Amino acid sequence: VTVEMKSSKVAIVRMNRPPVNALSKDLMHGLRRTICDLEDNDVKGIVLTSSSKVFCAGLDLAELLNPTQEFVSSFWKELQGLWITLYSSRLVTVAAVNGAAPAAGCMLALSCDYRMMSSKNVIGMNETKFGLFPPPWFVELMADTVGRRKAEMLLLQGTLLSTEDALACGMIDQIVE
Ligand SMILES: CC/C=C\C/C=C\CCCC/C=C/C(=O)SCCNC(=O)CCNC(=O)[C@H](O)C(C)(C)COP(=O)(O)OP(=O)(O)OC[C@H]1O[C@@H](n2cnc3c(N)ncnc32)[C@H](O)[C@@H]1OP(=O)(O)O
Repeated sequence: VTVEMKSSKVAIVRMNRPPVNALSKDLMHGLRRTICDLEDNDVKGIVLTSSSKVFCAGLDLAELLNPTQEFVSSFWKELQGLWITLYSSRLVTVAAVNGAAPAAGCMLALSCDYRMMSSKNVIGMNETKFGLFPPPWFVELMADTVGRRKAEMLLLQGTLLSTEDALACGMIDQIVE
């Protein structure tokens, strides 16, 4: 995770884990630590973005291949901790979604106060496409953002929306070129 101060009050927080910013336990820990440090340093707002062409590919599936029970438990704790920290942060949080944002990548964006996204990208929770269902707090984030019926349809079908469709249903707030 890298931090660039745009002024004394606003920080650009970039996920920097090539090639796709898959959320490993370490990346989630780094993000949470960064947000907490900025909160402690009188910063007012952050822009969460990526230093590569993918915003975030969601959970690091490689780390979840044949994990020990202990690792799964600590991984899950880190994921919940990151979500709670970002969602409840006192900072004004903006997601600048500058690449694909599937599954937990979408969760990160939806946990922010405002979402801008570049065109020709995709965002959504596609877990059902590979036989999983997102945890309840992902579901609630989606329902709070686009409405319960729309969320139900998107989640059941594991839809990844284009930038334009995401704007149309309120999943993002602005398209930025
Ligand atoms: C603790 C958990 C316990 C139990 C879990 C049980 C239930 C709970 C479910 C929780 C909900 C799950 C949430 C998730 O986030 S799951 C992850 C879902 N993510 C995806 O479906 C995205 C998959 N990736 C893509 O679609 C594309 O890679 C992407 C992001 C559009 C980028 O495309 P592109 O630029 O063309 O890059 P490549 O596809 O060529 O990928 C490059 C490289 O990255 C590897 N990779 C991609 N995604 C992931 C990932 N999520 N984790 C790990 N690695 C990933 C890909 O394999 C390539 O690797 P290579 O070595 O071949 O170069």
